[in-house]
Amino acid sequence: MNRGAGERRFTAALQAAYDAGRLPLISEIKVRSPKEGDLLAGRDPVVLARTMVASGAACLSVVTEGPNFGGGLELLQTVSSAVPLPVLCKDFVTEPKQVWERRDAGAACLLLMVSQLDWSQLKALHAEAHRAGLETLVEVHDEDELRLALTLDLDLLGINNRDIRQLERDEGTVANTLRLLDSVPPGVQTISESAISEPLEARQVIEAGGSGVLVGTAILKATDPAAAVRRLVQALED
Ligand SMILES: O=P(O)(O)OC[C@@H](O)[C@@H](O)c1c[nH]c2ccccc12
Repeated sequence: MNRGAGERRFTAALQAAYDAGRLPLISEIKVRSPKEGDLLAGRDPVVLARTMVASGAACLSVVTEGPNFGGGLELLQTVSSAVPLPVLCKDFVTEPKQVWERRDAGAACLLLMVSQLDWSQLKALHAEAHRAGLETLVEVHDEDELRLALTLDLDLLGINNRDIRQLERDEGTVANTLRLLDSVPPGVQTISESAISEPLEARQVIEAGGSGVLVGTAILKATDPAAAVRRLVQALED
């Protein structure tokens, strides 16, 4: 792929965390979710982001989708310019121009959801992201989506424990990741996303061959988000 020097910032940060003995955690900022309602509770996203960084997160994620999750590009811009870590942009991207807008707002990695795109769109957006110097997290929920995703030259595969078509109203369990990981060839870096709260669940993902976990709600709803991040990051220590 046509990526210049220094542009694999997101996967490099995950690897650096792992090499340092930390569980590679992508800590997510999400204004609200259809299931949980308001998740910021009046907090300043920049303060939250800095807390996540200081507590050992490898990377951050910002949900920029507006109608269901209350996000926007300004939020991505604000957070990405306030922290030194690479940021994943989570949104329902379908158009090439959205790729560049998110790059300009500071994203290092872009979510692409197999469930939301037809094959030619997925391929085109994946290539466009690389042209814009972004890595991608290609998200799947089941075997059929996984098979499609694996035909791409993946930077990162995301296994969503929830079915995004239900907009997070379903419970989701890390068992979905553990099951699908059996069908992921070695060498494909895989992130388990959603419905993770316990360090043990995060550890199971790594022990099953995963490269990291993405956690939003459990950190945002914790009475002490810094402690919640630290517990997850330390999940590989015995
Ligand atoms: O809050 P959780 O259960 O920890 O999940 C985070 C993340 O995986 C979830 O926000 C998400 C996964 N895929 C998405 C696509 C769009 C918006 C949001 C998402």
